[in-house]
Amino acid sequence: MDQLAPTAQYSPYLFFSAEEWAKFRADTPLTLTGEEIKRLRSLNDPVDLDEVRRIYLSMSRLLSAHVEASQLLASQRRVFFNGKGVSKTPFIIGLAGSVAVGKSTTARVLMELLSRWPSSPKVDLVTTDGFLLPNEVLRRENLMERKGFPESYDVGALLRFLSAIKSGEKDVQAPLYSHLTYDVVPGAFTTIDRPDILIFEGLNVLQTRHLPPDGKFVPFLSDFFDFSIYIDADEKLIHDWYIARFMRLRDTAFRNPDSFFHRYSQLSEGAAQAIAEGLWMNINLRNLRENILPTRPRADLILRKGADHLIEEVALRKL
Ligand SMILES: Nc1ncnc2c1ncn2[C@@H]1O[C@H](COP(=O)(O)OP(=O)(O)O)[C@@H](O)[C@H]1O
Ligand SMILES: CC(C)(COP(=O)(O)O)[C@@H](O)C(=O)NCCC(=O)O
Repeated sequence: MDQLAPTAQYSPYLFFSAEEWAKFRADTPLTLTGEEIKRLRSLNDPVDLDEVRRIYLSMSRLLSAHVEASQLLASQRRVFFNGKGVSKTPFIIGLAGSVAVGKSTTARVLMELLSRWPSSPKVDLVTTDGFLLPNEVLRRENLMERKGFPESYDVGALLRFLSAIKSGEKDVQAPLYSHLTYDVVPGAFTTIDRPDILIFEGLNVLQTRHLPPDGKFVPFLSDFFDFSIYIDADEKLIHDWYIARFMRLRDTAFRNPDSFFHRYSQLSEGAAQAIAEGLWMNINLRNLRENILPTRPRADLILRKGADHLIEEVALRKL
């Protein structure tokens, strides 16, 4: 895994081929069917039962060990907190990676697998796009070309959300985004009620910021994570997936007159492709290079995909 480990001897990771990684699944049962997986995958993502067997079952086993250990620790700590109103807190998994790398599919497959553990944990999934600033604000601040960059999110709202979840609060609201209108949906929320596990997925969830010199408490989103995963691939591959997805959407979702991108469904193939290339080059590739890829070494687990979207290599943090 040269790309990940140019100085392997100093790397905090251990690296595994997909085949080596698959062996760790041991006797973890396969609890999903092929039909269920089809339902969970996004456009252009070919994940199937073989991939679940090869990659996801070992991941499920590892996460199960982490969740169990953290629940044990939490129950022992509660002895100290007794009477101070500290309630059970969810185990939070952060999931990061570029636009179009396939975060949503991985998040949905993981959610289903984890919720089928024998203890039947309650697993919820929240994506950070709901915390983007509304287009009206992005336009005013000249940030429409920066959608997905750290400054395009309401970071205060993200931190308040995770803090409320981690404090074990009941009925915490997360705002919703629509890919159809390309905007947050005014007044629309999903309610998260004390899950056992929360998967928190988005481009920038592993981002850091400069800390204020006065020592004030300013957490990073990742301070609330119990485990973090980064989905990785060569930028050339992610480019191809982005363009292919855009062209598929042009024949499907963009046909809807309510779609923000509806005008692109009327363009010639060449003109639409040029638009997609522009969006990739000017927004998503820039964001990947400047903000997302630099957070990769902060993840506990890195899943590296090959040309066919299948995971070829896995890096697990050892330190
Ligand atoms: N313009 C769009 N119209 C409809 N769906 C979209 C559009 N852009 C992205 N999506 C869908 O939104 C989801 C999230 O996409 P993205 O943020 O690129 O993350 P990822 O590809 O890593 O899951 C995917 O399921 C994708 O297919
Ligand atoms: C909505 C997104 C920023 C992803 O948000 P996330 O859920 O990762 O916070 C992204 O899918 C997007 O729309 N990017 C803007 C550039 C583009 O249209 O491709």
